[in-house]
Amino acid sequence: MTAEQAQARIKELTQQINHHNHLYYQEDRTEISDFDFDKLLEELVRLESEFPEYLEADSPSQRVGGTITKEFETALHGSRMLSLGNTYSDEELLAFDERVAKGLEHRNYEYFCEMKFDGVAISLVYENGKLIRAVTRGDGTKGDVVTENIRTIRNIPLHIKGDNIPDFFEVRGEIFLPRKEFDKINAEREAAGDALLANPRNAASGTVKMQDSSIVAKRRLNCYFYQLLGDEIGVDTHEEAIKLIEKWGFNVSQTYSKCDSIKEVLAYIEAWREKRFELPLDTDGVVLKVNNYDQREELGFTAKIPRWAIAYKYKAESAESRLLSITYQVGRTGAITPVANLSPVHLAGTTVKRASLHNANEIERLGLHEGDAVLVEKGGEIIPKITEVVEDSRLDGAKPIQYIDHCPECGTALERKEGEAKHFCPNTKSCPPQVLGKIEHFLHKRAMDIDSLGTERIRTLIDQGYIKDPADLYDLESKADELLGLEMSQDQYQKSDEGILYISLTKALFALTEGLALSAISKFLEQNTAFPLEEVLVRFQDFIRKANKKTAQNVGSIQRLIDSLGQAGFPKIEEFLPVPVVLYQLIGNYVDLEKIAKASLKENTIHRIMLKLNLPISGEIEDRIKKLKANTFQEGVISNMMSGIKSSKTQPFEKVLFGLGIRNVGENTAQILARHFKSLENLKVATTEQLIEVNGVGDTLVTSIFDYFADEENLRMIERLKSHGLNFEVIEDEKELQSNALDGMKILASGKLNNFKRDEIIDFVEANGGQYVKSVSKALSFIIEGEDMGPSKKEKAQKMGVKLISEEEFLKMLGKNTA
Ligand SMILES: NC(=O)c1ccc[n+]([C@@H]2O[C@H](COP(=O)([O-])OP(=O)(O)OC[C@H]3O[C@@H](n4cnc5c(N)ncnc54)[C@H](O)[C@@H]3O)[C@@H](O)[C@H]2O)c1
Ligand SMILES: [Zn+2]
Repeated sequence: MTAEQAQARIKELTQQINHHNHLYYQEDRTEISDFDFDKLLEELVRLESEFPEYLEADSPSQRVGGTITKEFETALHGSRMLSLGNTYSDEELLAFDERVAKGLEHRNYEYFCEMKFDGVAISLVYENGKLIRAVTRGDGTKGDVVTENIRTIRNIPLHIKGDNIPDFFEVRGEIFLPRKEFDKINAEREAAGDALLANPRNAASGTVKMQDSSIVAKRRLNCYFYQLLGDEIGVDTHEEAIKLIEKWGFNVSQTYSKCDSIKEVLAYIEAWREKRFELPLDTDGVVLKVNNYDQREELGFTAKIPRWAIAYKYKAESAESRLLSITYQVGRTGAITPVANLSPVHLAGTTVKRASLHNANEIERLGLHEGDAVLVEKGGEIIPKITEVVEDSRLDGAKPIQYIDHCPECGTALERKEGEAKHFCPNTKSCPPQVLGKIEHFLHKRAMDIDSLGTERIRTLIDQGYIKDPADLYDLESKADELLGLEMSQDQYQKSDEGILYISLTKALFALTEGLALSAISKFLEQNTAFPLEEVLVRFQDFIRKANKKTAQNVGSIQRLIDSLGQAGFPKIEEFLPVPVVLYQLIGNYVDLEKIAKASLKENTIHRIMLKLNLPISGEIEDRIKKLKANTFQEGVISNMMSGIKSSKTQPFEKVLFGLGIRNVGENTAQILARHFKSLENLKVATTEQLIEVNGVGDTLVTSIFDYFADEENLRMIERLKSHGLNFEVIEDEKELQSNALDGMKILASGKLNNFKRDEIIDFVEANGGQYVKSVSKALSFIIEGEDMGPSKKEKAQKMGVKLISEEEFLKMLGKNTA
């Protein structure tokens, strides 16, 4: 490489690394794996040492990757919070050990091994036994003060009691989100239709930097500590320090171990390679540290890392699997995401069956063919990804994957906009997942606030033709009887190409046997997914024999199933059985197969088919059929739904307007528009000039509003909503004015207030004739400065010359006494 080439490459690497650091530390997201990131950094370090003339003082090789955020106060660290050197190989680890031995000029040292916890570093400062400050690592020299957020973490000691507690000390450790909590949050987010958090580390980092500590408190963060600092600590080794902080009540992970040699360290690394997946949090390696403090001092530091410690990182595990098929998921906004279905492989402590493929470009980049053998890897992300195709094992005559060109949900031709990676289904009006998205938006807490209709229920109502748009919800009021017994989960059904209804194998086997638990059957099937259906059923008979519950009867029942599947000749769908065959086995005494087959062509659930057949069936068979059904709508649920729908009719106009889901009309805009125009009629006929006049309305918004009202279907739906009694006008004196004290004033509150919660201050300002504004601008009359007002906001306000007043002064203006 010439010096010129090296210079160019160093520049390029610097830019890339800075970009990834910014994403990782500021935006809590990643575009590449840690492994790839570390490779870039390693290449930079290598080039800079070969061509030291191009080493810049602010090169990412010389700095810790993070920075401060400006939203918090900053504090200097007593001693710098450093990064760690890292390696992925045993050889490099041995080389590290050689450097230590050389640095000390002997081999008389110990290592202290800990897991490398994948969270965010934190420094806690204690004075006279009291926690006075919690600071993020920031740029290593100074960090964000996030004490309020950290206080919400339950097992962080706020007071240290005991003898000989030093007046001043600091402990450092890692804040993390336990994987269980993370899964719980994501399950909730999924149910609410919010974007999923990518991984626990990013989630923890984002949470630590939140402005509202009450939200932080709800996310059960946890922490492990691994460092003690201070002048009067009186310990000589890391081990003693760890024992001491344990005694003081700090949470220390019980995974550490002292090792006499690098050989023992290697054994520790091996011992944890798999076992670490049983820990409650993500770990990505092992940190080994020279135990003795004097020896540490002898070894010293480089600009960015200590010479007495290193991180050994486990390479993301990869495993070979085979592509079975690709599922194309349609999101609530119509975006298409391909997902690879794989033959199950064991990877990083879990069984992997699916991997994300992102978009058509990714499939092309991989060069994926049907049935290809692929390598899957589980890195920091929860969803594993395909890293490469094993071309040597490609099946003869395998065709390249053809990306779909029609929506799998509604059949509309897909579109792809210039410069966008994803395909879209443009059928926003009747594509089921998009309808779902719209209805969920309408029901949202901040719109119509109907909370008795979860995602599953809405999906069911859409799938079964009860709702297509928000107005249909109000028609449900007259259909309560029909909803009783309606089956919910559609995942257990499929339709053959001819339209015959199929039911999941699990459910079918459950209903056709007695005394076997559904969970046991699921587990059996999971372990036998690799076999063809006939063999699965034969194996299932063995499984019944082993379970030894009503053996003869159950084995016989499965035998009859095998026989009739052969005779009936319905097409095969993996892991599903034709409903007519299954039902016939249960109710064959009452009705013939053909009749059931005919009913199952028209209907989408067992419930509907049984209604249609209208048979006089008895207790036991009825119970068997119940075992086939999915969860159903019950009376209690239906009456909750009805009362939610009814009470939503009193939601004020601004909420209704927000709920309509006009593009670019968020909650705030809806409020502004509602207050300005007072009614939907006025808004509908407003001219461009009249719209632009409104504070915060720009060209894009004008276009969206015009587009919305130009659509006849929207107008019809609004008419229907009106006829159901929803509010399309502002009801004046909704809030009785308490006073006119704030008449004509524009007010913003920032930071934590003592007398008001977040929403209360808004109501209070408005109830006294003022207008509450949500961002800093010159138009403000003043800002109420709460505790911990963000320094950047404050600076901005001062620059604009906006007056800041305290909460007390504000209350005095209104003649109120402060508490
Ligand atoms: N994928 C990306 O785009 C991207 C971007 C930037 C950084 N990264 C990754 O982030 C890391 C960057 O390095 P870094 O400087 O943040 O951390 P690091 O890997 O250099 O290690 C230092 C950090 O390890 C943590 N740690 C966990 N357990 C510890 C223990 N037992 N003892 C001591 N420290 C422990 C501490 O928070 C400490 O600050 C690398 O792993 C890198 O791959 C990835
Ligand atoms: Zn569609």
